[in-house]
Amino acid sequence: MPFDLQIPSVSFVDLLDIGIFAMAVYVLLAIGIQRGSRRGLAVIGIFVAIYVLAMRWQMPLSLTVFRVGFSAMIVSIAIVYQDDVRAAAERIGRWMLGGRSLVVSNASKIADTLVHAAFHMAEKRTGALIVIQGRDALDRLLDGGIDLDAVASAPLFYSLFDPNSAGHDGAVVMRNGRVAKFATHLPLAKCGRADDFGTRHHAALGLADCCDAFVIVVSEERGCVSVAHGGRLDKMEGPGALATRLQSFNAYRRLNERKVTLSELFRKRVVIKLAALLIATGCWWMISSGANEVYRTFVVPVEYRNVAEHVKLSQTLTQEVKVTLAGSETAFRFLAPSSIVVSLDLEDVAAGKRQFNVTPDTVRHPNNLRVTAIEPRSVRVKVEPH
Ligand SMILES: Nc1ncnc2c1ncn2[C@@H]1O[C@H](COP(=O)(O)OP(=O)(O)OP(=O)(O)O)[C@@H](O)[C@H]1O
Repeated sequence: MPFDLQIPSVSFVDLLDIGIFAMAVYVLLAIGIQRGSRRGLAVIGIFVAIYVLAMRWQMPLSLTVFRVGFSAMIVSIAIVYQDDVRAAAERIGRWMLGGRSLVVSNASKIADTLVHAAFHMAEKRTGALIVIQGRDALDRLLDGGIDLDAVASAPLFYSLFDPNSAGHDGAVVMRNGRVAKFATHLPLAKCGRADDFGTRHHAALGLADCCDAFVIVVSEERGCVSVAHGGRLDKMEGPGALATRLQSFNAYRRLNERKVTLSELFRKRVVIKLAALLIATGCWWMISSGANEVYRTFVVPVEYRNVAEHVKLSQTLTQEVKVTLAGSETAFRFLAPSSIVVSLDLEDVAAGKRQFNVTPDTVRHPNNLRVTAIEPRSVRVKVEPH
C-alpha cells in the first residue's frame, strides 16, 4: 500500500495553535529543567510522542486509553508541580496585567549592609540564611516564623543569627527593604542538588527553585557565602561578587516586569524556547497531516453482473480500472484492496459492441472512503448471442 504524507496548509489559527502549545511546552520544559527533573520530563516527552503518533495514525485503542487518562495526567502534573504551576500563573498574570516596579529607596545602602554582615558572619563561622523577596509572593512557601518589620542593620543580623538566641534557627526574610520575619523555614531542595552541603543550603536552593527570591546563605562549617537564585547556588568569592549580584537583583526588581519580559523574550533561554517551538510545530504537523484527507490509487478489477442467458461476453476490452479513493489514514489502514471492485450491471444488454460509463456509483468500496478519480471513465465489451 502506498504511503504519502500530506503537507498541511498553515492558517492563522494554526499559527495561534502552535504558539499556545509552544508556550505550554516551554513552561513545562523550564519547570522541569529548573527542578532538575529531567527524568520526569523524558517520561512526559515519551507519552506525548506516543499520543501524537496515535493521533497521526488514528490508533483507536491507544487513543481511547490516552483520552481517558489525559485529564488524570494533567491533574496529577498540576498536583505534583503545584508550586511551580502557581508561580508560573502568578508571573503570567503579572505580565498580562502589568507588573509594578519594586523600588526600594535605600537599596544600595541595604546591599552594603548585607554584604558586610554576610562576610562578617562567614568570618565568625556564624551560619545565616537571608531571603530577599523578588517579585513572586513568598508567604505560601514559608513555614512559620516571627514577624518583625525592622530596619536592616548588621547588628540586627548578628543578633538574629546568634546561635545562643532563641530565634536563630531558620531564615530571615527581607521585604521592601525591611526585615519582615525571622526563624522562618523554607522548602528544601531535593537531595543531590547541593551534595557537599547540608540542610541550610538545600533550604536556600529549595526556595530559589520555586520563586525569584534572592537567598544569601552563610556556611557555619566552611565560613563561605553563597547565593541561591534562579535555581542555582553560587559561591561568592568575595564581598565584590556578592555586591555585584545584589546590584543586578535590585536592577531586576526596579524594572517594570512587562518591559523585562518583552525585551528578553528573544534573548533569554533561547535554546529552550526553540526546542518548545520545534516540539509544538512537530506535534501540530503530525496531528494535522494525520487529520487531513489522504489519497490512494488502486488498480481494481471490473466485474460484470446480470449477464442474460441468451448472450455472452466474447471480449472484455477493459479488465482493470484505476480508482483513486480519499479518506483518513485509519480508513485506509483497515482497507483490504481486494474489496474494491468496479461492478457493472449488464441486465438487458443487447448483442454488439457496448460501452459502459464507470461512475463512482459503480465502484464498490467502504463507506468511509470516497471516489475522487476513475481512469478510464468508460469500459467497452463485446456481447454475442449464446
Ligand atoms: N528548611 C529550613 N529552612 C530554614 N533554615 C533551615 C532549614 N533547615 C535547616 N535550616 C537551618 O540550617 C541549620 C542546619 O544547617 P546544616 O549544618 O544542616 O546545613 P549546611 O548546609 O551544612 O550549613 P552549614 O554549612 O552552615 O553547616 C539549622 O540549624 C537551621 O538553622
